[in-house]
Amino acid sequence: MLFNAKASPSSTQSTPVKDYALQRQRLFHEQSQKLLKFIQETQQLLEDLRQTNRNRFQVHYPTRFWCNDPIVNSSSSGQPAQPEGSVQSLGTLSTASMKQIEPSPTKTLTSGEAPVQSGMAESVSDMDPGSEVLGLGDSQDGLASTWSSGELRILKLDLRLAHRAASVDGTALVHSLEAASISNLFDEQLAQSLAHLSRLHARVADRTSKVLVTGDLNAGKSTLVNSLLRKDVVPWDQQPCTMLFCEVLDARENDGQPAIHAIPDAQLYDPRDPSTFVLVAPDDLDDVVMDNLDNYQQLKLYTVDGRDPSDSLLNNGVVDIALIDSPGLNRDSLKTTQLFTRQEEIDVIIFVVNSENHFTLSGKEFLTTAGKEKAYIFIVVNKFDTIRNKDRCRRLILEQIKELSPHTFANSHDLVHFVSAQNMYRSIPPSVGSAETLADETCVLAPEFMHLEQCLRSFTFEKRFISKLAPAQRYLLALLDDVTLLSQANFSKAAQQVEAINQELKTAVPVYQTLLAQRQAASERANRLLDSSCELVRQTTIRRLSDQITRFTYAIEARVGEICHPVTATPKALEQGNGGTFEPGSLSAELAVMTPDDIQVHVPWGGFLYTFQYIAQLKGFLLSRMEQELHQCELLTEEVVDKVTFQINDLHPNPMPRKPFHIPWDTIEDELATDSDRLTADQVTDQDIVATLQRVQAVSTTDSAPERVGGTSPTLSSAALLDFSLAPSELLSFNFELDAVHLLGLASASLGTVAMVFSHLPLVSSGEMALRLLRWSSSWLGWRGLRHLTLLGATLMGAGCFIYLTADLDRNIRQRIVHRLREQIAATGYIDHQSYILFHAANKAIRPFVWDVQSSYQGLIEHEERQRAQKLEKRFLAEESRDYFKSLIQKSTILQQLVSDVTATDDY
Ligand SMILES: Nc1nc2c(ncn2[C@@H]2O[C@H](COP(=O)(O)OP(=O)(O)OP(=O)(O)O)[C@@H](O)[C@H]2O)c(=O)[nH]1
Repeated sequence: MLFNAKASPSSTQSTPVKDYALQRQRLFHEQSQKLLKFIQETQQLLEDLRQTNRNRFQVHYPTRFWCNDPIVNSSSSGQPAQPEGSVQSLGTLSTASMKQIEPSPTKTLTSGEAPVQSGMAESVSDMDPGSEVLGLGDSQDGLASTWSSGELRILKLDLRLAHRAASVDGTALVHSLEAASISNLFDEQLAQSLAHLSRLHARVADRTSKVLVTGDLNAGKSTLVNSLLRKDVVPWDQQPCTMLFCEVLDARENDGQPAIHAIPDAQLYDPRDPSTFVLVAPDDLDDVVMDNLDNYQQLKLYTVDGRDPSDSLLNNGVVDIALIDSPGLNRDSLKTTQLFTRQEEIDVIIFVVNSENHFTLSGKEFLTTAGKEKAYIFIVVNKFDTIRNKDRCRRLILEQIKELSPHTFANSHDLVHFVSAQNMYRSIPPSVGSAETLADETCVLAPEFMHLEQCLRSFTFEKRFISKLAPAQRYLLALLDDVTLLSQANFSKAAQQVEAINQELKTAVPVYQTLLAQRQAASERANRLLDSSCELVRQTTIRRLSDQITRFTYAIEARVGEICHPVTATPKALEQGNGGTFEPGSLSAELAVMTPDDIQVHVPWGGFLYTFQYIAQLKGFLLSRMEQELHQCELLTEEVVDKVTFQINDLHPNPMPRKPFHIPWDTIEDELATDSDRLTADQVTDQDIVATLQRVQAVSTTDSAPERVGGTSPTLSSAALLDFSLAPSELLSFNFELDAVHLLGLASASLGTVAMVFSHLPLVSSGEMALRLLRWSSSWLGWRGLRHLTLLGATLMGAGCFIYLTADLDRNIRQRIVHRLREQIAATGYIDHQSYILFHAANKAIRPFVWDVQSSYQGLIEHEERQRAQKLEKRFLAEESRDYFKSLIQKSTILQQLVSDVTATDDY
């Protein structure tokens, strides 16, 4: 038996009833206050979860929670879903002793139905149809049951709401939705739950209980309402007459004033605001109810129930009850009534059946739908007085009820009443007496009607917890269970994420360290290659140019046919001497070998008359030889650069096939002019590095070597640098190394001189001695002979001088020119300068490859560092998520326990 009707106070026991009612009132107040507090806490918890999902991290929503598609569900191999990971369901633990109920199949929405949660307060079937058993069955004393089936009930996402395309395959749909979309759907779901919590809060806080009276057309609903109120409040008629919902309330709700308010818009209605309703005169009530020409949505009838609170239904001292008379069900009104029924504030439904007609199609449809929305339905089979074969009628109707609502049938003694609302009184002999009389003392309330009233009172008063608080409690428990399940899944996922990231970070450390070491080694090796190769170029240039000067010296000293051997150290020897790491291999630049023939072959002596021409040719020849040597040095530089860049390229973390490299002389020429004084790596800016690297990339991929404009290199031309001249006096300087030709010339000149002295003695001397000599000469040679002798002497002296001066003039010139060339080279620092330029040309050409190696490693290292930073950030978020959901599990579990501890008043 659901309602302890016998235990409920009778209408005659006024004082105990009041005490009992007050106790009930107090207990109900305490329970509802607790529940209100828990609803608020759940709202806070849910709001916090929503903000977290929006602003901090997206809540992970496992696929198994949100897809009802059998394809997806089959992936869980048909086993009951368990929370992810190894974390034990705290919700399951906390409710382990509670009744386990099979998860409900998800309700399929039909077009026109409100999505998911409208009317959620009594949408028990949406959460679990078995909860009706909880409420109506043997657990009526412990409505605060919860369960954890591992399935979400309230926060379950409905794919069909997200994608209404029914043809879309569930699995594909799940995978096609991004995390952000799921997060948005989840946010909407949370918003709906929050809105529903607000409605539940308002409902629990509401002191009134609303009883909706509905049923077939003309079944006697209005008559029943009037009978329960013991006076005609709502119109009734032989033919269907109720055209709108008429709510009968105690006049206290309208400041004690009886009145009839016709309401155009129920949403805006406020009894204190006359603009929201139309006052209807009592005489006009029938017209308004039967015709409703003004299309009012609802009527509110405030009436004074003069009976004692223990007898009154509207003003009973426990809870304020409003009775709502509704239009009879037909095709037009069915949907409206169904929607009205689903309102949260409707606590009880009284379904009136005309016993003459049994259940109509509309009635059956309503009961089927309402059975899902409301846990408890009163069925009043009216006009039973007109039925002749009452047993048969009772049997047939109960069979129909059994089919329509098995639970109601199971509790038919309390829930199904066969009465006559019109004839609720029964005449009895005056001797029996009764508390319920009208004017006639012989009339008493019919027992079946009294039973109906007792059951109704019991239900609304004593079981108000069931009808009003239990839906909120069930919703809270289901919602908190969902929060716990989701939190466990998220906690588990976040913990796994943290673990995985820690592992990744652990394995990334050696990689990072190795990269650092590799960068260090490669950088040092590349720099050593750079330094050694540049130094090789520099020293080779110095030695080769010096050797060339030396060869000039040898050439002018050596005899014809002698070979002047070079003295230059080989590059290999040079490299080994420096202790560098560059291995030049076989450099092809051959050292030039010069013999004295070269000079005389290329610049033949044309004789005294061509002296100045000879000088110019000789000078040009020497300078061209210097330039040739310089060019050889440049070729060697290119070869060195080419080879060393290959070696440096091999140090690259990801060596790329590289084509032969050529020094971009044209660009280097300009660069040398501007930055020849800042060639060390320390002084190079990042822009330089970037620009140069770009150039290297461009040059490295070019097939052909850059054209040398006019065959010139950035090195200064030897002619320009070594410009010098030879003074005539230098040409006439004596050479003290006498050979035969010189001796012949010298002897001729000596003889001529003697002859001249003798012939001109009288002219250059005086005195007696001179005269004596002259006389002796003239007496010996005669005057004629003396003149001849003088002429001979002059001729000999001239020839001697000419022979002496011209016999070795070309050699003298060569010596002088080489000497001047050496002086000029020393004075201008020509060799140092040229070696400096080639050194820096090589440096400029090679260094970008060093930078390339360094920057490649740097890129890899920075990539590793970025990865690490991202992982750290991800770990931070995962840790935050893990901690948050851990705390959420605790909060929701505690709250769940507290909510389930709110017990029904039957314990009292
Ligand atoms: N014999 C008999 N007649 C009844 C009983 N209850 C109501 N009636 C009559 O049935 C007719 C319809 O009654 P209403 O109360 O207007 O029925 P209703 O269900 O409110 O009608 P609508 O709301 O207009 O559909 C009236 O003539 C009543 O007198 C009853 O218990 N026995």
